[in-house]
Amino acid sequence: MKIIHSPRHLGHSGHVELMNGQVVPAFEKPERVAMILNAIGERPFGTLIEPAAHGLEPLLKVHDAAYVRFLTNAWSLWTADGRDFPALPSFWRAPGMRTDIEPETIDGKLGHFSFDAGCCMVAGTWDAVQAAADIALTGVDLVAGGEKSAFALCRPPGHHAHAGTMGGYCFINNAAVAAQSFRDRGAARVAILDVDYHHGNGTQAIFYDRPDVLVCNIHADPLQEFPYFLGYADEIGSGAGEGFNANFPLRWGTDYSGWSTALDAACARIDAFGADVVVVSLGVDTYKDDPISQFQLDSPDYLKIGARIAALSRPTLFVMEGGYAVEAIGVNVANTLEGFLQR
Ligand SMILES: NCCCCCC(=O)NO
Ligand SMILES: [Zn+2]
Repeated sequence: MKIIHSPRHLGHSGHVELMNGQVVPAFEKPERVAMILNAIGERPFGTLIEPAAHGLEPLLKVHDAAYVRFLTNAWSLWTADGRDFPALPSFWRAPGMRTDIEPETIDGKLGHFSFDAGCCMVAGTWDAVQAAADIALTGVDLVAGGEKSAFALCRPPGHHAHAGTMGGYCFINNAAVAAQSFRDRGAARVAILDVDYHHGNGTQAIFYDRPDVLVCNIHADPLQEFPYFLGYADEIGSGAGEGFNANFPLRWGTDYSGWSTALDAACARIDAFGADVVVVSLGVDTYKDDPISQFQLDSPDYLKIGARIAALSRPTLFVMEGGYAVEAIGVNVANTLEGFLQR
């Protein structure tokens, strides 16, 4: 399996987030990548490659042009205001406020293009974001070119990013960009299986009215957990997309036995859909010691997750999402990939 990675993710460092009412160092920290690379390096299956550049066109197939323009120049707007510290939004709209107008000033733009204060930007953020999207797209090149699988070691993650909105540490939706690229390269039906602890609200929203991309999410119940306002079981898609979105919300404290029942149900949906290719949004924040999550999966369980995904017997692109237990993230990612490859 080829592992696509870039050191450009390091530009997204020194950022913060608003958590429990306090500005704290971001849990989505650069060390996560090193731990994953170390763990994979100890296994007999990974060949490391750097991404090829794909430009903005594939991003603009999924994201709004005004949003991408904002991402490319937000930092210069922020610093032009004399601010030399990480950029965070402070103001958001309430229902009933205007959504059709992009404010002129950076504070207004940050609120217009975000849904939380988990999307902090620093000088190197945009370069890291673009590299992450190139990593996912290089994974598409490999799998669409005939490789059975690949692992896009993306950082920052992407599954919370909507077409025109960032949040939850996510700026460009790497998995959605990859899914669209598979479609553009001839895959008629693409399934996205999001196994991250948090609901991939952005991915769901991007494909919600489309029957060509099935989105399955297994995640913490939004009644209890971020992103709170999307990810309920009754969200099944709209219009032509009705029946092509499936949410499997699970209560805090869920262990592998409960979690794997949802995985089997999601895999059954993917089989019935007849996916030509599967994009896995691989978050390992389902781990029992994850600092911001409340599931009870343990490291050996990720071997079983990988094997279950392999049983779909479809070309598969793994795209890295969340996971913040830095001491265990490497083992849990490597176990997922090993379980997949060993089947
Ligand atoms: N700051 C609120 C929690 C952000 C969750 C990020 C994540 O892991 N998403 O999958
Ligand atoms: Zn997550």
